[in-house]
Amino acid sequence: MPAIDHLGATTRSSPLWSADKVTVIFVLGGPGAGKGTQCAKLVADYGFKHLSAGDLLREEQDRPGSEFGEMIKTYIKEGTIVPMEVTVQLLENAMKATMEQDNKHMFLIDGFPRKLDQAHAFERSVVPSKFTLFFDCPEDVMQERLLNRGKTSGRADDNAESIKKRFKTFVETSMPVVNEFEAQGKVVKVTATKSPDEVYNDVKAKIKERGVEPIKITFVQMQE
Ligand SMILES: Nc1ncnc2c1ncn2[C@@H]1O[C@H](COP(=O)(O)OP(=O)(O)OP(=O)(O)O)[C@@H](O)[C@H]1O
Ligand SMILES: O=c1ccn([C@@H]2O[C@H](COP(=O)(O)O)[C@@H](O)[C@H]2O)c(=O)[nH]1
Repeated sequence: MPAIDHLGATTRSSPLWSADKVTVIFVLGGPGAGKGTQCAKLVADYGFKHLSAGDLLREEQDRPGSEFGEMIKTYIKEGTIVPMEVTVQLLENAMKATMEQDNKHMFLIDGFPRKLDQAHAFERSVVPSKFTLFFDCPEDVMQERLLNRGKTSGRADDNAESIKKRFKTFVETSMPVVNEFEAQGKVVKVTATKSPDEVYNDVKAKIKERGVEPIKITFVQMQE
């Protein structure tokens, strides 16, 4: 993915793309709710491009010479939200690259927006979202999943101390985003406690109600 060379995205006063041309579905839910797991399934069936804000931040953090690397590292360890100028620019760059290289215009933006200022800036200056897919999951279930993932993930924030901070940030800073979109009728809520396949069946049924259908693959029989 392209590196950040400027932070101009959020200064725009009108969206770069219209929602007719570019589809964005935000994917939100607490840490460990299963957002990434469900996005992988949706990519396979619906042809979305999956962009995880956390992955883009970790990539930028590890990019040699990044002026934001140390800052991102601290925010992630503390479970707090990186300033929106950086995250929105990373997302915009990744979306542009996807459109140019893959000619894809449908995006699942996972783990974003995590704060109201990000939500407002993205919709004002990049593109308005279609809706938000929200995975609802109790903390005890999420904690168990994250501690389990932490055995192999190598993530600096999959430990009990960081998880506690991430839960606090989610409740205090990210839930207001879900609540604001909910008030606009733009939230599709799915209970995330069942098995991945059961959750996915619910996702498919609920997004169908919003007009999102799987891609159809036509097999053409070759003549001998
Ligand atoms: N429905 C499920 N039931 C049981 N385990 C699950 C389920 N969904 C995901 N998991 C597991 O829980 C862990 C967290 O899932 P995942 O990485 O998809 O969550 P996430 O919401 O993207 O997390 P984060 O916000 O921390 O990136 C993973 O180890 C995953 O395999
Ligand atoms: O918009 C965002 C998204 C993420 N972060 C930071 O990254 C970590 C990890 O995010 P995951 O979605 O769990 O991969 C998150 O705790 C934040 O510190 C962010 O700042 N802004």
